[in-house]
Amino acid sequence: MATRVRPSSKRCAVIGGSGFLGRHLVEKLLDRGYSVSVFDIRQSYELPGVTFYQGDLCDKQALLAALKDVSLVFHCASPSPASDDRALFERVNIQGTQTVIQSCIESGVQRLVLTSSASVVFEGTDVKNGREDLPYAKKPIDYYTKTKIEQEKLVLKACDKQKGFLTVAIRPHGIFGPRDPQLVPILVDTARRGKMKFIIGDGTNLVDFTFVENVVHGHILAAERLRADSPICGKPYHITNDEPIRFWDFMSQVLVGLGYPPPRYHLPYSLVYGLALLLWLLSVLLSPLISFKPTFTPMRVALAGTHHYYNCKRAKEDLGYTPVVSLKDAIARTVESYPHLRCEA
Ligand SMILES: NC(=O)C1=CN([C@@H]2O[C@H](COP(=O)(O)OP(=O)(O)OC[C@H]3O[C@@H](n4cnc5c(N)ncnc54)[C@H](O)[C@@H]3O)[C@@H](O)[C@H]2O)C=CC1
Ligand SMILES: CC(C)=CCC[C@@H](C)[C@H]1CC[C@H]2C3=C(CC[C@]12C)[C@@]1(C)CCC(=O)C[C@@H]1CC3
Repeated sequence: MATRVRPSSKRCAVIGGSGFLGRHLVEKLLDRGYSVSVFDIRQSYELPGVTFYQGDLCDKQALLAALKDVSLVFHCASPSPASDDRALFERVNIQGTQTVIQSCIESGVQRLVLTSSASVVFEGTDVKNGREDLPYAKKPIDYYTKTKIEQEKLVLKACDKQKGFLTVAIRPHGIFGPRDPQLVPILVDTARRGKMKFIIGDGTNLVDFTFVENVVHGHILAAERLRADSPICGKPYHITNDEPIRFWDFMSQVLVGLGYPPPRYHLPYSLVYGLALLLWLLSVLLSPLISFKPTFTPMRVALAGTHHYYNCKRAKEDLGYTPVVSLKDAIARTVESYPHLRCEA
């Protein structure tokens, strides 16, 4: 009878490893002595010690090739929320995640760590100090969130101690840091177009922004603690900087750090939300004739004008998590990393 060789526990794969979070995760895993395979639809860099597999995670055969002899998988691939493409979210985040799970099981992978999102409980209204036991959003605010909910449910349900397949989900919130293609670039683009003059609401809403290295730290702790006898199997964990900050203070600190003026004038929340809803409706109705993507989507306005911060006590207790970089240092390092986005005037 052929004996199955147990893959080394230091051999892992990062699905979505070409992305913002994925690449930071790959770099830290290499530092910690892991050998890493990256599976992604695109290859965005080269690094010694990393083997790239280019393919779509919905393609099982392509995935099986990348997961050979791998014992630990991180799944942090997703279409960008900005793509706003319902069919794509459903195909990649739901069907694709099912394919990831099946491929892991067939390949003998023992541990799967999913990058979920704290937004799975966010419905566009205040979440203050939210814990993991909050129910999933019944009316998710967009298709990205709707499919992130289904994705998390699939991964957590697949956890099976008997079969030796263990899963856990990390729920970060508002990831930022060097090389982020979203937060700082969107902010600067909005400022350069002269649209960063207004604060939506009274400006006191608290939000979690999480430095990418803290998110990576949470993922690695979860992977290394994921054993059949640990309490973390099949559970979600909030990972934040544990320093909620006023949304508009955070935006202002980044803007000022890059040489742009901070927003000053207030607009009522309900007015801006209503306008964003109208714009979104127009963009849907007119989509057969013209294609335009509004900057002010209802989701973005809700993110900018409500409280949404999360409690990460469970991660502290079960994973031994504490943030490794403070918010102050994280903002300074982020600002420094975007010299090309500084205000030239
Ligand atoms: N950026 C943020 O603030 C937050 C992100 N997340 C989650 O973190 C994860 C990583 O996000 P980011 O690094 O910000 O995004 P990203 O867009 O930089 O990285 C995602 C990667 O997935 C890859 N990908 C997309 N579709 C694929 C497919 N069909 N097959 C193979 N690869 C595919 C992309 O090519 C990309 O490299 C995502 O799951 C996202 O939902 C959760 C909370 C907050
Ligand atoms: C905390 C969290 C989940 C952050 C996610 C990142 C993005 C959703 C934000 C990054 C830049 C933000 C931004 C706005 C909304 C939320 C972001 C896209 C605005 C469009 C909100 C309305 C404005 O006045 C302009 C803002 C530009 C930056």
